[in-house]
Amino acid sequence: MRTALVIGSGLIGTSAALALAARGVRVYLRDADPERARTAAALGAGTAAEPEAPVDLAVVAVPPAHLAATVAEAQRAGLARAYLDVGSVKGGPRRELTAAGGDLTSYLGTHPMSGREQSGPLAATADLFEGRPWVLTPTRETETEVLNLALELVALCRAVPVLMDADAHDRAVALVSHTPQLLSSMVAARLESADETAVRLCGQGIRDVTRIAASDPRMWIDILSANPGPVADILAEVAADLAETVSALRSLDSHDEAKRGSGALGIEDVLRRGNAGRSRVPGKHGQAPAAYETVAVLISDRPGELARIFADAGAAGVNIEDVRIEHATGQQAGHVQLMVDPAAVAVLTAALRERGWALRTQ
Ligand SMILES: NC(=O)c1ccc[n+]([C@@H]2O[C@H](COP(=O)([O-])OP(=O)(O)OC[C@H]3O[C@@H](n4cnc5c(N)ncnc54)[C@H](O)[C@@H]3O)[C@@H](O)[C@H]2O)c1
Ligand SMILES: O=C(O)C(=O)C[C@]1(C(=O)O)C=C[C@@H](O)C=C1
Repeated sequence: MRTALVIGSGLIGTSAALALAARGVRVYLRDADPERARTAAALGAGTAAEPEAPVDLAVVAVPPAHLAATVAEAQRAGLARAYLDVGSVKGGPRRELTAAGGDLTSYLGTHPMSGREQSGPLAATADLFEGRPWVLTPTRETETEVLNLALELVALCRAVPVLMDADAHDRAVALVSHTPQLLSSMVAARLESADETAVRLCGQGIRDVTRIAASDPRMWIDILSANPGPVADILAEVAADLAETVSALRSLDSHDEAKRGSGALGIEDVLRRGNAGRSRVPGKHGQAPAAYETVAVLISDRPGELARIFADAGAAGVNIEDVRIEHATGQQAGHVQLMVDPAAVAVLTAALRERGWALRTQ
């Protein structure tokens, strides 16, 4: 990738631009507020000038409610060869883009799982995405070249690509991002009118739990409006835990010994389940790198080929841990290298051969 256009020079757009510019990509910066684009340029993220020709990749990093319209407008203006967005929700914006008459072949919905509770270009850092998952949601319509450019962007930002279906992504982030945001806000909201004597005792525990409560409410209203059902489902489960915990605490307050015993068990249950859940949270740079094996599949340069391979691997129950694409010089073909758990190689190769794919033996 030689050139990129970042539309939305806030926290995420400027962070991606800083990483790209540091690795030699010529980055053009835009924002509805031109002062923000100029600030990002002054930080070394690129130039606020207009590109003279279509760029290789347009990265749309505006709030979720404006993603589809911004992508459609950029496509109509022919600003780039490929367009991706980095919004925190994926299903709704794609449906809106379809409704707005956008081109789904040159578009890819993506989401870097990294951010901060602050907004704007001044909060941006070039290493924001390093070692973090970056979700890509290709469909049958996505052109191979568009997916390749997105993979290149993820690699230049030193993030880890994760391929997912858009709606599955939205259900997953309801659990790991959107519900935690609301719970953090709710805990912090208890402090709003709390007595100063209590507030001045705030230690590290409450700081850890409420950091993201400082996030921009306008951005989060957009995010939650685009994913209300899955978030409500998780929050209903939390509400059931809360009701049981309240009841267990009331029992602990009783004079009846048996009741106190059952209350203690109830509290222990939620704390132990919390330990088990917390132990599954990967560290900043994920778990220790696993030794994967590569299965190389021959693909032709036609729309939907990659999506078909991913669907076939998924149907065989095989998780693709990483992916790389190797182009055959001068041919409308290439090899896609699927990195998988060594234990899954036999299942994957058999399933792909059965579905007619040609595999390269290593
Ligand atoms: N903040 C996070 O932690 C985080 C993490 C991952 C993804 N995201 C997603 O990234 C996107 C950007 O979020 P952010 O945190 O960088 O927000 P931000 O507020 O820091 O930046 C958004 C920028 O977009 C500009 N903008 C708004 N409408 C525009 C339009 N129509 N055209 C051009 N520019 C426009 C704003 O002026 C602002 O500078 C959102 O879709 C968000 O869901 C955020
Ligand atoms: O503030 C942070 O630390 C975040 O990483 C924010 C966070 C998250 O929940 O993980 C919030 C929303 C984004 O879509 C992605 C990242």
